Amino acid sequence: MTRTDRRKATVESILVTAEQMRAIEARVFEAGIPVAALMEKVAGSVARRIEALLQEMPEVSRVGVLVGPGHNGGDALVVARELHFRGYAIAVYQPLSKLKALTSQHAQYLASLGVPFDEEISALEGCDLFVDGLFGFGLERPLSGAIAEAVDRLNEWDSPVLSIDLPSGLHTDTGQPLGTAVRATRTFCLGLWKLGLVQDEALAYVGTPELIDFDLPLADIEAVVSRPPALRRIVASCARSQLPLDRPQVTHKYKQGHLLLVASSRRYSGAGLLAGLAARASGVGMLSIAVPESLKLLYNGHLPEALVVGCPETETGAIAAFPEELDLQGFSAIACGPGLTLDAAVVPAILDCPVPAVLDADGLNWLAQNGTVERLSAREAPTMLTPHPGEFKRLFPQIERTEVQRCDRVRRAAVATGAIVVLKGARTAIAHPDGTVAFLPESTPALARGGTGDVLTGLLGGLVAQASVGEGAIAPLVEAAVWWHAQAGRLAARERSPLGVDARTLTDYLIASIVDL
Ligand SMILES: NC(=O)C1=CN([C@@H]2O[C@H](COP(=O)(O)OP(=O)(O)OC[C@H]3O[C@@H](n4cnc5c(N)ncnc54)[C@H](O)[C@@H]3O)[C@@H](O)[C@H]2O)[C@@H](O)CC1
Ligand SMILES: Nc1ncnc2c1ncn2[C@@H]1O[C@H](COP(=O)(O)OP(=O)(O)O)[C@@H](O)[C@H]1O
Ligand SMILES: [K+]
Repeated sequence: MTRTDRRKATVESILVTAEQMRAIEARVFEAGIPVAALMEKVAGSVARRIEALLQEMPEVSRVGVLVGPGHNGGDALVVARELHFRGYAIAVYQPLSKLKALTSQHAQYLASLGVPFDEEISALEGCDLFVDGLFGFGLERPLSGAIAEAVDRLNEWDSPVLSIDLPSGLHTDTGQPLGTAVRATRTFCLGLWKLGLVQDEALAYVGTPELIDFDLPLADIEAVVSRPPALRRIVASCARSQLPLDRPQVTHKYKQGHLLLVASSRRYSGAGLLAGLAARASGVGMLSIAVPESLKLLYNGHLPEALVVGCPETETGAIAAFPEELDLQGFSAIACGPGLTLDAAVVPAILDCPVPAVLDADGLNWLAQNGTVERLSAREAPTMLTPHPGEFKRLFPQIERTEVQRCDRVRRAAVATGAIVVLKGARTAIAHPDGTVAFLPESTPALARGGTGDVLTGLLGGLVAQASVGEGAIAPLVEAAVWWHAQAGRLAARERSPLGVDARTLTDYLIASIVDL
């Protein structure tokens, strides 16, 4: 990989906090690039991108530009100047009179060209497009007073809003609106992806995010961001490259991993089927499914290739125990939890077994009742937990109480347990025991349906089983599974509308979403 390729890959994959971005910028300025030159380069790229978008928007003639006191405002003024020269009618809203020196110079020049400036947002009413340069990563406190009112007003208007760097008002790290925030149609994130943009809280504000790379040198990025980076985005090309698509010619089914799925009860008979269908799509060499004895026929009917292990059941129809002849250590991975109910008595045996394990749903609820950290830290083999936020809260009440940010919560959970923790959500976060956290940057709310989590469990289990018999590392596969699951959801939503992504259908789209890779 050339240095240019490595820089590109780094820029695509890391997430930075405001503090890190400030430190990287400071190094670049220290090295000698004039601040004005960098602003011209960065904002010039944003302007050209906006001009390209405007080619497809012939209805736009009047552009409203919101200008704050710092360099985010300076960027907006450069964009305004360029659009003015392209013939657009510009109106500027500048609520604060005290501007940073460079921003002030750009304001002076733009005013000299005859562009009107106003302190009231109402002057921009009726514009066909807005450019938001009120605040970027320099936002220090919540928006309040007239500026907050102006942002709320802007949010009521229908025209598209293009935010520079971040939607103004959004916290760079937490993605939470401070007071209020601009609801953008599109956000041009400058230089490096900001952590806040992949937080669930930010999604209603960010619109479509897009990175404007401005050639920050790799040396400066690496001097500030640790290696491996503490915060990452899951990049499609990397996730894809982890999938076990290239099999050796000489192999056999047991060399391709043997997954034991432990799932379902009479009450929740379908959960294990969804996980089983997803495990099938993972390509795993052998699939065994342990279910209550009374469900055996059902499972044989739907998953004819699977070895269905009928287990003794409790009065309530949960798995009471594994059959004596079942050797847990013979499996390459175990995925346990969907639909078990808390009556199932199988989790301790799995925890004691030195085989990679994925725990979900009632597997997690069992841990929550019987000691999460102590039980997991004692395990010899890798463990993966896939809680949704409700399960996470039950598993880690102490962390939930003390850590406000999702990123810190999931990181602490992974460090404390030694497990890989997949905190599911609109932007699923995956924390590793070394403290690094990866976020899934793209997904679809079409996945917000019962059973889609069971699909993830089966898929992940199948991939882990394949990795654990081969040379492959397990950690990157967890991210690949989360990415693949979302890809399938996105493809299904595109082809069948967002209403067409039920969990059963999702399992069909798993293969469809990777066949062209
Ligand atoms: N220098 C350059 O040419 C570059 C500029 N960039 C742009 O510069 C931005 C960062 O610039 P700044 O550090 O100047 O910060 P901002 O422009 O984001 O805002 C900082 C200014 O707003 C004030 N402020 C903060 N919170 C406020 C609030 N709630 N109410 C009222 N005033 C508030 C601060 O006192 C300061 O004057 C980035 O987001 C980006 O848009 C960089 O991305 C790239 C390089
Ligand atoms: N708004 C959303 N956007 C994207 N993905 C979502 C959203 N809501 C839920 N999901 C995904 O759907 C799945 C739901 O899992 P889970 O809550 O365990 O469901 P179940 O237990 O019914 O199977 C997770 O992978 C989660 O990331
Ligand atoms: K902004």
